Amino acid sequence: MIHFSLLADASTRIERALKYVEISKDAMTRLQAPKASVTVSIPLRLDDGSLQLFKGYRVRYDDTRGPGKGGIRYHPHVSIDEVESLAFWMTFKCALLNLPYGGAKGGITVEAKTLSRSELERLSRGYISAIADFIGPDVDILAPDMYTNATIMGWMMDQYSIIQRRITPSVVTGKPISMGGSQGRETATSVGAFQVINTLLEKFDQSPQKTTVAVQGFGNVGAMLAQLLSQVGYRVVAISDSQGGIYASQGLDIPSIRRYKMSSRNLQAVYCESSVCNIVEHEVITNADLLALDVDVLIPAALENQITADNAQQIQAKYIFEVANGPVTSQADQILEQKGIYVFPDILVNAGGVTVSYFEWVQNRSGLYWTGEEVNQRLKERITVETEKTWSIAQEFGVSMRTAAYIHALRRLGEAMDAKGTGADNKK
Ligand SMILES: NC(=O)C1=CN([C@@H]2O[C@H](COP(=O)(O)OP(=O)(O)OC[C@H]3O[C@@H](n4cnc5c(N)ncnc54)[C@H](O)[C@@H]3O)[C@@H](O)[C@H]2O)C=CC1
Ligand SMILES: O=C(O)CCC(=O)C(=O)O
Repeated sequence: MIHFSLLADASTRIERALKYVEISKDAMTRLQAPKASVTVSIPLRLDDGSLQLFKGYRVRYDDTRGPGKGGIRYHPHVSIDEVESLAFWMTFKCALLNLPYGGAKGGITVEAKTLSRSELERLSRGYISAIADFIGPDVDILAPDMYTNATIMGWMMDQYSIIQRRITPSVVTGKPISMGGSQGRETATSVGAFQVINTLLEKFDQSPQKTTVAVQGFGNVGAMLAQLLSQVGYRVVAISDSQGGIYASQGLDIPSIRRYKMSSRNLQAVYCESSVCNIVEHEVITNADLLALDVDVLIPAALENQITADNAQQIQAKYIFEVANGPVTSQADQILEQKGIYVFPDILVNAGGVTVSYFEWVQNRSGLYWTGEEVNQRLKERITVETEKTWSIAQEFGVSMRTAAYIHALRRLGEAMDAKGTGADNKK
């Protein structure tokens, strides 16, 4: 089997943008590999008394524009290659949104749904104890990603504060509101994506009422986004989770499906136990079927690598909005472009989450907390400005929105790297 490197695939996006950006050779050299990474073993005492070891990672890809920033993923497929790629995307996402951050990401290789709540808490605290020297409010700031949430961020912040012997809320964002979290962070990725989708579809005269949508992944981000879209008249005809999906040509009742999915999440259970496939009145489809549906808009909101050279020919949607990180490979990009399908890139579409994480960090450091309306207003303004700038670059050079986003981000990154100079590099 040929080894597929996510990071190598992610890096090809820079190559396409480079034709249009003047960036020094030094800056490009620095961007070839992550600045720093740690791999740790986390011993976890299970409830039955036995001890099990888990692998954890934290990667800081670049910190020229500010401290590393990025989420923590709990998933059985988490690997160093995946975390490096996610940290790479964070670097470009933060530059694209003009946030004063570099890019980072972390994760633990674990099937978190099999752990009890107290095992999950011990594992999360163990992870922080293992990486405490590598992170900090001015060094590298954590946040939620797949299979992590506000509850877990609260444990992580508390563990870091215990180690530092001072309350340090700004080391983690996406915390519970009662522990210094921001209004609007839980919905921020969906609210940001909703804003980007509306802004861009308007340019194609594609109104909500004549638009059908399929959403892969009905988690924190996918479910809220499906709800926001259906509330303004988009017809969401298909959704899915890790067990499979459901389809209804007349449109799904998203608020009630969301309530059903959330009903299994009480104080004890950190994750939703029920699958959308258990809602019997709809046609059950596979995740592969969902991706190939004849819809206007396809929204991958689960894992990376979902649309590849193997299935890109089968895609029928007109527009793909990448809410997940890295759901479309670079080979698939080319096939989709030839088919006339517009792909709107992850580093723009899902940037609402890190933007409100930045707002949370600012609030933690100033001690002054904003209302939900203020948060959402600032998010809307910032993401619309960067969406419009990216659109203008795409029009100016006649390139895809992905290449335009990388041009925009690379300009900011290159400028910061050149301004910084050689820094602490070894000199001759
Ligand atoms: N949570 C956040 O603030 C942000 C999340 N993202 C990205 O959005 C995506 C989703 O994240 P969350 O909603 O936070 O995660 P989540 O853990 O809340 O939900 C993930 C969803 O994906 C489903 N899923 C898992 N494996 C699947 C598969 N093979 N096929 C179809 N569905 C599958 C799960 O059942 C669940 O419904 C990820 O790619 C994440 O990196 C991006 C930016 C910020
Ligand atoms: O909120 C953050 O800091 C990062 C969220 C994240 O992991 C992502 O945007 O992929």
